[in-house]
Order: sequence, then structure tokens, then C-alpha cells
Amino acid sequence: MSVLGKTLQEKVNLLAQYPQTGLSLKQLVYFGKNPTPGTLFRAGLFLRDELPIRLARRIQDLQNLSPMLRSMKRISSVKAAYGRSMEEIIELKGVELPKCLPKHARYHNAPKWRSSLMDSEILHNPSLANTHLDSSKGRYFETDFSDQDNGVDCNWPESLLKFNSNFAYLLNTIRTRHDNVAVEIALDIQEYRRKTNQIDNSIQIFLDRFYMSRIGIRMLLGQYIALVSEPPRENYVGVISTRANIYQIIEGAAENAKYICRLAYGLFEAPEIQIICDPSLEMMYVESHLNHAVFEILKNSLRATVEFHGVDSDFFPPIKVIVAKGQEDITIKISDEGGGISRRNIPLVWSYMFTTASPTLTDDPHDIVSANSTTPMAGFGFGLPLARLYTRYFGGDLELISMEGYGTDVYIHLNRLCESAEPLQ
Ligand SMILES: Nc1ncnc2c1ncn2[C@@H]1O[C@H](COP(=O)(O)OP(=O)(O)OP(=O)(O)O)[C@@H](O)[C@H]1O
Repeated sequence: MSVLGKTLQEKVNLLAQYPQTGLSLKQLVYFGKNPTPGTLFRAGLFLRDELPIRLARRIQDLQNLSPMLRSMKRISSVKAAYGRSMEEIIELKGVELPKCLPKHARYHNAPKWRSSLMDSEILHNPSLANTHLDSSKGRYFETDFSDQDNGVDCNWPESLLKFNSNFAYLLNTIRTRHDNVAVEIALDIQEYRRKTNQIDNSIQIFLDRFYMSRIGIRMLLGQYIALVSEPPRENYVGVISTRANIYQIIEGAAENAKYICRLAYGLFEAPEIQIICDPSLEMMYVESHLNHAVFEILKNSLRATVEFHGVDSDFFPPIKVIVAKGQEDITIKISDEGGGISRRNIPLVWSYMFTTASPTLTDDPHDIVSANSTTPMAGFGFGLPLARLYTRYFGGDLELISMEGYGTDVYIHLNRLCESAEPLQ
């Protein structure tokens, strides 16, 4: 029996058939630059249409897991939480845009699934919805939202302002509800592996898709909540920094990674991390995403360096971080002399759950930090695959090249053009 109940399950089946609309960093920034209440309202309408589709797809993914996995306790509760959030968003009523706006700015191309939900025939037989599917991607997120209200002297009605704040409140509740989802899924997958001694490729694919989608959902929630509820900050559009300083982000991540390394090995000094980067280099980015990726990789490099040369060593070769700015990419190369990885293990480093961390370095899973922050989980073998998702989310990538017996080079590519849409599946 589904944990969702029949009606909600029917809604999931219907919504999961609709295409998701991926946004680019550029679109998110452009639209959020000088948001009027009307702009935020239209963004709210977009999210009210888009988020249920994304949640429904993830619910279906959870339901398509093997019988043993999908009936596990935490996975079932994640499914129920996604269902509840989907339903709450669907049920939120919209309001009319005020007449003071020009006609084109009042236009909202409501998704077909809304009318389909009213149509009980389609609800009970979602295959009929195919005739309603939008044929194009990028349905109705117009990048010129912010221009639509230009020069409009509008008295924004109370109902519209209320919609914005109510929706931000609801999204905040949903974000909090889903804080521990990444950890919950990881714990059940870990338990599954303990019981069955296997993690096949379909689970790796599921985790990649699930976590990538989660990064996207949380990005959209965070951006809307910040724009509606938080005071504007200089050089930020919502949670996106328009002038993210690459040197400072690396420096911050390096300090944190060294701190953890000192604690883990009881060292007075962690290996040195040299940063070769133009201190004025800036780009548009979400700082926490980059911080997460750099921290994870530095943590690995520090561990490899200390373990390869021995905790009691008098000298650790420094880890070098070199940053280059190209036409399309900013690339960060992190090189260590920590003994590298065997060729046999190279493909495994991208697998969730692959770790050579000794149990003493592995935190008790129940102590894992809240997934609300982007601080990674320790000793789960999630570090590299998750860091790669964060870099790919905005069109970048992560590569690793190793020389066994010497060391490892990791390349983080950040896309300066910021035009790639979220890679959603
Ligand atoms: N720079 C490196 N040098 C040597 N081995 C590495 C390096 N980076 C990663 N590895 C190997 O890849 C494995 C997986 O790394 P990953 O970051 O995904 O997980 P982890 O560090 O073991 O655990 P977690 O990141 O979840 O705390 C590591 O356990 C280690 O064996």
C-alpha cells in the first residue's frame, strides 16, 4: 500500500509526466535583480507550477527503487514528506495580477496540469494527460520578468503582497522539512549495503539524479525565500553572489579543511595549502556551492598527504591550489603528493559509498551535520560524487587525475558564462 494515499498517488502519476524547466544562473540573477512585488509574484507562480513537477518525479524515483529499498523506513518517510510538500504547494491559491500592469505583464501561462487535476478523467488515467503535455522545455520562465514592471506606477494590492509572503513562508517550512533528506537517504542506502553487500549501478544513477534534483529544488527555494523575506545585500541577488571572490572562498575552505585535519590526526599543524590565484578574481556564483566542492577535495588531499607520509612525519609536501581564468571557464586545480589512487580504484571514487577512510575517521552517521548547511558528510564516500554534482549544477565539472605512488590532481571547472540550464532528469 502506498504511503501517499490514492488521490495523492494519482496526482504524482499525473505531474511526473510533465517536463521540468531548468533555469540558468544568468536567468536567476537577471530576474531577481530589482524585483518588484509583481516580479516576485510571477516567480512565485512559476515555482508553484514547477516544484510539484520536480517533487512528483522524485517520488516516482523513490517508488521505482527495489522493493527492499523502497520500503525502508527513512526512504518511506522522505517519500511521504515529498508528497506532503507537493500537495501543500498545489493547494496554495493564486491571486489576480492588478489591472495597473500592462496586459503582457499580467499574462501567466498556467500549466496544463492544473486543469488536468480538476479533470477527474485525466487524474484517474494520467496517460490521457499526454495530450496536455507542453511540447517545449523552458515553458514560461521569462527572463525579462524584471523589465515587465518598469515604469509602471502600480499600487500593489494587499492580496498580492500576502501571496508573496505566504508562499515564502510555505517554502521555508518545506525547506526545513526536507533538511535531513540527503542524510536520511544516505543512511538507508548504507544500511541496504550492509544487509545485501551490494550497491549496483542503478542505485548510483538514482542517487546522482536524486541529489542533483535536490540541489536544484533547494536553490529555487532559497532564492525565492531570500528575495521575498531577506533585506537586499550589496553584490548579491538572493543567495547568488554577483562578485564571488574565488581566492577568499578557497582560503575559507582551506582553513576549515586544515582545522578538521588537525583534529582528526591530533596534529599541531596540518599540511600547508598554497593558493596561487589572482586575489581580485571574481565571478557570479553561489559561494556555498564552491566552498563545498573545494572543501571536500582539500579534505581528501590533506588526508592522503598525512596518511601517505605518516602522521609522525617531520615534513608534509604542500597542497597546491592553482586558479586560471579562461574565456569560458575558471579552473581550479588542486594538486597533492598524497600517493595517488590505484587505476583500479579510479572509477570507484565517483561511486557513492566508496571510501577508504578508516573507521576511526568515520563519524557516527547519527552525528552527521544537518543537511541544511552544505557541510558534507564524513566518511560516507559521498564527498567526490556530491562535489561533482555541485559543480555540474551550473554547467561546470569536476575531474580527477592520479599518479599512483605520487599524488592526485583534481580540476574544478566553473562555467563563467552562467548560461547552462540546470541539468535535470
Ligand atoms: N586526493 C586523494 N588522494 C588519494 N585518494 C583519494 C583522494 N581523493 C579521494 N581519494 C579516494 O577516494 C575515496 C572517496 O573519496 P570521497 O571524497 O568521495 O569520500 P571520503 O573522503 O572517503 O568520505 P567523505 O567525503 O564522505 O567524508 C577516498 O576514500 C579515497 O580513497
